[in-house]
Amino acid sequence: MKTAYTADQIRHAERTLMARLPEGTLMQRAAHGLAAACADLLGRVYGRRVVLLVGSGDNGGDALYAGERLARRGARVEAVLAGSKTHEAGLRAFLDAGGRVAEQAAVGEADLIVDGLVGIGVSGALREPYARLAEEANTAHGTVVAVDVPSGVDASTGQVAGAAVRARVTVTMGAYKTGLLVDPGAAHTGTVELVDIGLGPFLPDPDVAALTRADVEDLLPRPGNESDKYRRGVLGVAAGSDLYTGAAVLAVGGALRAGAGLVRYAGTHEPVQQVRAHWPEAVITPLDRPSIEHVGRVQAWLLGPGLGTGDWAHELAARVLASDVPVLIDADGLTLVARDRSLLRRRAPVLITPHAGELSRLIGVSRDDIEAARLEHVRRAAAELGVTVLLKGSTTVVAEEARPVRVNGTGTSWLATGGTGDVLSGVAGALLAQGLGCYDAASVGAYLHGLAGRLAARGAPLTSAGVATAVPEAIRSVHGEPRP
Ligand SMILES: NC(=O)C1=CN([C@@H]2O[C@H](COP(=O)(O)OP(=O)(O)OC[C@H]3O[C@@H](n4cnc5c(N)ncnc54)[C@H](OP(=O)(O)O)[C@@H]3O)[C@@H](O)[C@H]2O)[C@@H](O)CC1
Ligand SMILES: Nc1ncnc2c1ncn2[C@@H]1O[C@H](COP(=O)(O)OP(=O)(O)O)[C@@H](O)[C@H]1O
Ligand SMILES: [K+]
Repeated sequence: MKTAYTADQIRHAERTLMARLPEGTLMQRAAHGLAAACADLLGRVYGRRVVLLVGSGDNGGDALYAGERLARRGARVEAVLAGSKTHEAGLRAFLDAGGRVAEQAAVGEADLIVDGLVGIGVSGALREPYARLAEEANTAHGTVVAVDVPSGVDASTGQVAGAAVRARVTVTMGAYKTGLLVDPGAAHTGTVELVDIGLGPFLPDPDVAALTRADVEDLLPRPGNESDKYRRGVLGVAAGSDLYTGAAVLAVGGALRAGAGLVRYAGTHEPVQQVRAHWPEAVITPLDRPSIEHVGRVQAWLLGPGLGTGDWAHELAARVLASDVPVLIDADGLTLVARDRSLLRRRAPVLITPHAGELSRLIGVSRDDIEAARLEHVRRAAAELGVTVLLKGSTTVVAEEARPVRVNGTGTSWLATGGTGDVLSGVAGALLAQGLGCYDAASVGAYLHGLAGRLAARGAPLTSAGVATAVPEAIRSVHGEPRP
């Protein structure tokens, strides 16, 4: 598990560790790791031009001590002192090593720009001259390395209130910060390199976590000798309508590719024809009234994609939600629930998979506000609605009360195309049917779906059907080797 922490959690752990070490030790460890990463990026250090953007806090101190090390190896290092004050000991060491303070910023001519403006101590939007320097770094041709956090990104939330550095590499100290994993902050980090400064034993439970390949491998159900199609997990799918047939086809496809033992599809005439034509594997119950009584036993339901939002759909949703198995609610199902919250009153677990617009209707917050503060709102929705919430987007976040938010970054922006959400609901629904809890089904589903998106795209446009087709390949790559 990749774990990440808020600025307060990091500070607390740092204080505990610092009390046991000679003063300055942590900053030296940080500077050592930072200088090594810079040297790697430069290739040859001697004679190269490095500009340090130095803010008034310890983030600037890290940059100055790393600059000292690079200067000692023959780099031409200049520091732009942006704050009202500067880390004194760091500046002295830097000057002693031959570093220079630049009056006029030479950001444009640098081979490497080290962003030490602000780290975990940032509050609000970058002020001047920090904001202007961040913009200059972003348009310069040199490689940008952010110290700890790209300046302008809130380390605790990933929020970006104004100008912010966009780094090629972020060298982060001691532990990942939440803001490095959650958009919009995550889009600013480039590659994140973690420098071990000995913080590990002092860290609390994480604020957020991201599944690794090994975690997903452990969580993914696998059929064994004793398996049969019923015991592997049967998913009921209540999706599609005579107007929207594709959503049903895509959701069933996602579910079949993600290892459901059986998919039972229930719907009206048109989507039934389509699902039958695409997926002879599915067991189909044509519906002439909104009822699930003839569908047969299932271990979980997927409710909503393309279902419509009229009385018929409402009645079918009510029947599905009155069952005693876990239900994943997506798309039109979410519109129905937003209109009639009483539908959510049930004992068995509920997983909802909204995008920001759908969540907006559920919690009465604007879409833009949700996009700007995804963590805050996904947590709030989980608490207010008492369900597990998977909020879709460039980083997908999964919240369940009293657990760290799970963040998924395996996706690709090529997934921003119609129908990929229907595939995700099928994948996560199949995992629910196979016995995973809502939290794991959602986060493993998002992981596989993102990976399948990458495999389907390979740098070019994808189709949502192609994402479903790529899910087995994603599962194979999680397992490393195909096992017999
Ligand atoms: N502690 C340790 O042992 C270790 C710490 N480490 C390093 O220290 C970093 C934390 O250092 P920190 O606490 O000094 O805070 P930091 O991020 O430099 O920023 C504070 C300064 O920023 C300013 N400022 C704030 N908001 C601003 C804005 N919007 N726009 C403009 N300015 C703004 C604010 O100025 P003020 O508002 O006070 O005028 C204040 O002076 C951490 O990220 C890591 O790199 C590592 O070396 C590991 C060991
Ligand atoms: N910029 C992006 N980067 C990565 N993934 C994205 C991006 N935009 C959307 N996605 C993913 O694509 C899917 C879109 O789902 P959704 O909005 O429900 O679309 P639809 O309703 O057309 O199926 C989600 O899994 C979402 O996380
Ligand atoms: K920084």
